[in-house]
Amino acid sequence: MNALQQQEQHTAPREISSRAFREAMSHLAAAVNVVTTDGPGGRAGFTASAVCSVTDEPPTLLVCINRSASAYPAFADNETLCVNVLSAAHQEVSNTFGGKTPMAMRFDHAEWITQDTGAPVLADALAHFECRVSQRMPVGTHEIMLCEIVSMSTHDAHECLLYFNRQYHQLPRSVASVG
Ligand SMILES: NC(=O)C1=CN([C@@H]2O[C@H](COP(=O)(O)OP(=O)(O)OC[C@H]3O[C@@H](n4cnc5c(N)ncnc54)[C@H](O)[C@@H]3O)[C@@H](O)[C@H]2O)C=CC1
Ligand SMILES: Cc1cc2nc3c(=O)[nH]c(=O)nc-3n(C[C@H](O)[C@H](O)[C@H](O)COP(=O)(O)O)c2cc1C
Repeated sequence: MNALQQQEQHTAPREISSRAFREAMSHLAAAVNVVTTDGPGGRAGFTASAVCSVTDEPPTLLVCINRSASAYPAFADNETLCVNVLSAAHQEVSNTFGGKTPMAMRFDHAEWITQDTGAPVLADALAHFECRVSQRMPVGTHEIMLCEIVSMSTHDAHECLLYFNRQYHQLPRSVASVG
């Protein structure tokens, strides 16, 4: 098989299975976040890697949430949320919010504080972004929430938590340069 044929093998198929897509996605390293909310829909949170910066005017993030997640009804009803960026010390927090644990128990094992929006803020998060949800868009199984930043903070002293190849990894703030 020549190089062109090999390339076509990767680009030609029209039907991409969910399994194949996930396998390819497992090659993308991602920061790990716990996204929280509180309000008329109740308190809830879930672990999320599908978080990214959209624009700095106005400062806006997007968060993708599966509409079948136990946390979804609360996010659908509430107008605010907080993106808590996890440090390497928060692997258990990620597991707790990553599914199955009853919502009432998820907030038991870390320090959560309330600041500007009412959404729970993880006290020692690497960074936190309190947001007002400005737009929502259903896409397939998920909902994209566009989130305007209301307030935020950062902590410099930690290593960050990454998710890559279906496993957690730790990345130090500075890595010695090679050569
Ligand atoms: N964006 C999402 O909704 C994500 C959901 N998860 C959940 O955690 C479980 C375990 O994940 P892994 O250990 O990484 O193995 P996996 O093989 O299920 O997923 C591999 C990668 O595919 C992507 N992915 C997984 N489920 C997805 C979904 N429903 N929609 C869009 N992208 C998705 C993510 O980038 C994930 O890291 C998944 O089965 C899923 O339920 C994990 C990561 C992202
Ligand atoms: C590392 C990691 C990243 C995840 N990222 C997302 C995400 O971006 N969006 C999402 O809807 N679910 C994501 N999930 C899955 C949710 O955290 C949660 O497991 C799922 O919503 C089912 O939770 P439930 O048992 O409360 O219904 C992720 C899970 C893990 C472990």
